[in-house]
Amino acid sequence: MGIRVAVAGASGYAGGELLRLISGRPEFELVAATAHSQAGHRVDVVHPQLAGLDLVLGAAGPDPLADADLVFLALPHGESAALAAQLPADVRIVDLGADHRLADPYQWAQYYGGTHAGQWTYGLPELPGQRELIASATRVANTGCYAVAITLALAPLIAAGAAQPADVVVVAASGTSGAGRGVKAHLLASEVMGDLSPYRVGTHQHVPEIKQATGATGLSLTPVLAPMPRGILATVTALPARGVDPQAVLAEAYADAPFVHVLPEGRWPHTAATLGSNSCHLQATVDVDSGRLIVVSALDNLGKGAAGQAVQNANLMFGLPETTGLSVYGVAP
Ligand SMILES: NC(=O)C1=CN([C@@H]2O[C@H](COP(=O)(O)OP(=O)(O)OC[C@H]3O[C@@H](n4cnc5c(N)ncnc54)[C@H](OP(=O)(O)O)[C@@H]3O)[C@@H](O)[C@H]2O)C=CC1
Ligand SMILES: CC(=O)N[C@@H](CCC(=O)OP(=O)(O)O)C(=O)O
Repeated sequence: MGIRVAVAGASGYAGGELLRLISGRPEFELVAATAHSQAGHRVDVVHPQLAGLDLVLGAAGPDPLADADLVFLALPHGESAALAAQLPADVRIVDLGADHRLADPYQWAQYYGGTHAGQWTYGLPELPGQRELIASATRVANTGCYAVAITLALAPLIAAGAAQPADVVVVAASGTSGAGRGVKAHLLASEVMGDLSPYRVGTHQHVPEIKQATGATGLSLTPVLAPMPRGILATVTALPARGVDPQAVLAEAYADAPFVHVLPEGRWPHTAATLGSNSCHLQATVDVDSGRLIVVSALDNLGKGAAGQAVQNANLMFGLPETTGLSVYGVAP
């Protein structure tokens, strides 16, 4: 018998991707999948891509989850903390929401509002020392999707003293699935198609998370909604702190990371190459005019940005090889 797994928020985009990654894996036995408004529907009606998965979505709440060894929470912000508190201490939990990512209650109040639930182990295994912390944790806070793309690009440069932490500028585009499955006027096809639109300019909630994970002290993030279902492309620029080759710093930092690929010189990341994978593609250079370091980062927001990352963390928590059930390679065209 495999590890008994339950998914809360299984009718959402991240939940659906979790079910796709977990189902059929011999290491995992899916014992429950819960939803809110979609409870009572068959999974393959809500997620047609999962035709053949014979499961009915259960009602939200702790009861269907309490028997599992591992629970993934893929719920709206503010919903996971109360639910997690009702689960037995020995149930391992990976929270895909933001409730347990931040250390600072003031930052939580400023960017999310409401009560700060406290910090869990941050679920980004590629940060130095983090793989070991995740492996011994029973509660892990998965990363935000922009946060993982930007942190992977920036953290090694700041740690190596190659980038100045006080002046980081990021412009990042995301596919529409990043906003979740709920019906929102600005996500109607007729509004999104043929359009690129910035949103939450200067106020995005991932800024404190990225600063906490990278050591950046000043960071400007402009998110852009792009007319595609999946993918994040982040362009990160920073002033150099000393004259080192940013590409070499990144290549050394991720030499042993199976899901982070620093592309050969001259090849630049693009979202389509990462779709369906748990990989993040990086490339870096020095701007010939301003001298700023430029790093471009691409990933699938539902893969390394959410469900893939959550499974990678769960693999570590259960002593499985980190790559189990996850694809390093994308789907194309
Ligand atoms: N989408 C992405 O790219 C990423 C998402 N995340 C995070 O993962 C989490 C899930 O995101 P995503 O899948 O996109 O969101 P969706 O809106 O697609 O799904 C939300 C899920 O939560 C359920 N739900 C809604 N309200 C409640 C409630 N009050 N109580 C219990 N369950 C509820 C929904 O059920 P029902 O549909 O049945 O009403 C659905 O299953 C969020 O915290 C998000 O920020 C993190 C990184 C990336
Ligand atoms: C396009 C879009 O709206 N994207 C979402 C990304 C959300 C995400 O990564 O998750 P968390 O909310 O869990 O941090 C946003 O910008 O808020």
